[in-house]
Amino acid sequence: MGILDVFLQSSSSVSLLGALAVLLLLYLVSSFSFSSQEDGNEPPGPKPLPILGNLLQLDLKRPYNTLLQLSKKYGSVFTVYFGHKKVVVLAGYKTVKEALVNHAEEFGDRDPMQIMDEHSKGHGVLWSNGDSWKEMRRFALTNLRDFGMGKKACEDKIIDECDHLTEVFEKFKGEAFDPTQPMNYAVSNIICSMVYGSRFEYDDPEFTSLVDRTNRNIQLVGSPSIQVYNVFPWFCKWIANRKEFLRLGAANKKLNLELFRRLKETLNPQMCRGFVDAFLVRKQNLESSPVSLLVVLVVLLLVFLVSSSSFSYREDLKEPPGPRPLPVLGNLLQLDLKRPYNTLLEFSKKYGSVFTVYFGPKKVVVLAGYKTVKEALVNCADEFGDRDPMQIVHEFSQGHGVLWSNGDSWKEMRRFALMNLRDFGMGKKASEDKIIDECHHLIEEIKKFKGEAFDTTQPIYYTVSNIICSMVYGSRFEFDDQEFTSLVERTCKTIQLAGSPSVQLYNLFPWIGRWVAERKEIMKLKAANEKQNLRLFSHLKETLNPQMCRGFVDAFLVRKLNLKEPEITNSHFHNENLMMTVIHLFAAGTDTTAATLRWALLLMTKYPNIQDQVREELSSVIGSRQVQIEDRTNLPFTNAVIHETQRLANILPIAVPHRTRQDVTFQGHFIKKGTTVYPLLTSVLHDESEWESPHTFNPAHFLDKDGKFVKRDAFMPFSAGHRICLGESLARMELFIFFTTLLQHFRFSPPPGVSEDELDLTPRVGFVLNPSPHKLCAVSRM
Ligand code: HEM
Repeated sequence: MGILDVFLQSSSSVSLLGALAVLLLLYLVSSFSFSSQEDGNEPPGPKPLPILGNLLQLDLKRPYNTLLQLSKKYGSVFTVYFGHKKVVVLAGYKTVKEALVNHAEEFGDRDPMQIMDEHSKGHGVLWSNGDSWKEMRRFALTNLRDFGMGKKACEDKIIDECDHLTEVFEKFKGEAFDPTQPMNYAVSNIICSMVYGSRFEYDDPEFTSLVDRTNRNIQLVGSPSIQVYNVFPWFCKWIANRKEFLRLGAANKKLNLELFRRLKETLNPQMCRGFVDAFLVRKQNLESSPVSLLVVLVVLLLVFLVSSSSFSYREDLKEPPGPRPLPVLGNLLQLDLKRPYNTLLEFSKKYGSVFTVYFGPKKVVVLAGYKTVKEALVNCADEFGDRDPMQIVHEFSQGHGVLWSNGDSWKEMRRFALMNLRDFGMGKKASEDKIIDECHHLIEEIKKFKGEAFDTTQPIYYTVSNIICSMVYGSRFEFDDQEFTSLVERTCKTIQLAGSPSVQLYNLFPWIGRWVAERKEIMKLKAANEKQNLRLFSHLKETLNPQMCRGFVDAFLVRKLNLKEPEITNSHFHNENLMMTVIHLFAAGTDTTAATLRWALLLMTKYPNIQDQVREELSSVIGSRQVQIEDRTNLPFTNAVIHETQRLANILPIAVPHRTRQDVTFQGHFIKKGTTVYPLLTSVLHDESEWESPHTFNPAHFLDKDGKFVKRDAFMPFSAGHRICLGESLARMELFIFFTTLLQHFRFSPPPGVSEDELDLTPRVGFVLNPSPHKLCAVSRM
């Protein structure tokens, strides 16, 4: 502790006087001008000394007491000099209210003390001003509210924390103890669970040091020596309390950076756990904003304008027409990179149902409208049946698995996956039982919200994912099983990152790879998921019984074990194909169905009359018993609502990119072998020549005049041809059972204060179109 600290920590005004006299002597010669209150209409106050102002009259440990005394003499608005710093004090209810409420603008800025200025540097919310403060305050408020502030969710957290605190108190068995620390920890845990997304144990050294350092710093800020430092910063830089304050501040910053790093590693933008997650997502979104994309594009343009790139122009009349491309950039500048399917839809109006677009140097032939897509994928299934792996998935899958592979390996993996998933119940009674069982777990999860608004993402993703897990690994997981939840979260994050504008640019210009943070992240998530799958495989291998396969992994392992010596070298049943097929089934089977189900609940909330009609049909046909898949034919309206949800939600707007397997002349256009082809499913599902009201939610699209269900040819959300969705029958069964059972059990409505009209149907950016973040209330009917 420094000498001045010793002086200042002592309450004796004699020692204070000593220290201040030194200051006085040193500075009496310097010229300091006080704007005395005598001039003008400035608030009155005690006469200040040069430099010291009114410091000698103030009780520096409890200045508020002296100020209270002064208000009796000088009134409710008076001036006091803390050293040379002029402070206007407002006293009494009427004055404080008049200033802070009636003159909110004039009195609304923060005055950061010297020590806080050094510590916060104008950032954050407590000591900042201007636009930065405004934005941080608004963001913090909305997010803390989202994470429960002032609501039921927060009440539950407080009650839970209170139980922990009670346990600590009980440990003292009525003996005397200091409650400061446990109470600090308990209170701090509430804010931790909102900020970091989780509470800490009271013996977690990271947590306790964070809380202890914060409390010590708050104490230091109020110490007399730091108050003197705030007034004379040029003189007292060396005081020990200031040094300690800054050292503790730096230690807390370091620890926070580490906590942020961990949160970033497991970040899932669809499932923000707390304020830090929400902030990171907001930051990431800004970084991939059109402005930064534009900068990347300008750099690309500059680098490449000098290099020679060859576009095969469509002047050769036989090739499909399209907008004229720029060198290197192609038509990128004309495309909405966040929602390219919208621009492609516009182009189709001008260039017809088969047209060419250049994504950078990559030529893509787009197929638009029901007739054209069907003709290509079904009538010319061989020619259009290859997959076009984008750069990122090429690196990710390396030609293995089923989703992004081609040739014999794809054929064998697809056949084996289809056959085995059917064996494990896909589209049959066995899987119906699994879905019903899982649906009841979901109902229990939703009931926990007790009718309060909640984000549907997490429970629905876990539920849907468990169906594919029970077919692939042979068993479901508990919703709080860390291995499971991290597998789901990493998978969803990967799919979302794959659809981000920066990864799309990377697919076109792979040499920018090193700069694309999202690419690195995808590879990191892949490595983590592979590691986890290896653990699951090895456990399954240890308990394998070839006569009783539990799921796809068992069947694959048995098939691999049964390979005879000469087959082994040429077989596609190798570890890489096992790993990738499992990863593909998990991803394709989770994000798609879960997104569709979330759309269905959102649409029911937005259109309560339709929800009521579904509910009435369910009540009259089923009553309260469990819905079975065979009930579908007797529930035409409900079935139409599910179809219409899939049609409007349009979750895979350009399907998954295809590629021509050979040269083909299609509708009079020549398309070279190896050309990328986008079957624009949006243009089929919203085809104006096929649907009566293509852009509105209208279940009548699937009903005849007698209210009977009618199939529609242009209903193609699972695509068509050789590459048609492998999990279609499973997905349709899931959607039917989940949707009907949920509507039997709950009434869905918007959060309090939000009207149905305000529910946003704009999809979130990503490879699979999910609804934008939202919350719903589910009030139990049973
Ligand atoms: C509502 C739910 C679903 C929708 C809308 C959907 C849609 C699609 C679409 C549009 C494709 C691309 C077809 C093409 O390339 O032309 C696809 C492929 C695929 N889907 Fe689904 N899907 C859903 C659920 C599932 C489920 C539950 C599984 C799990 C088994 C699954 C597994 C696959 C696989 C493995 C492929 C790749 C097929 C291949 O390339 O041969 N999907 N899906």
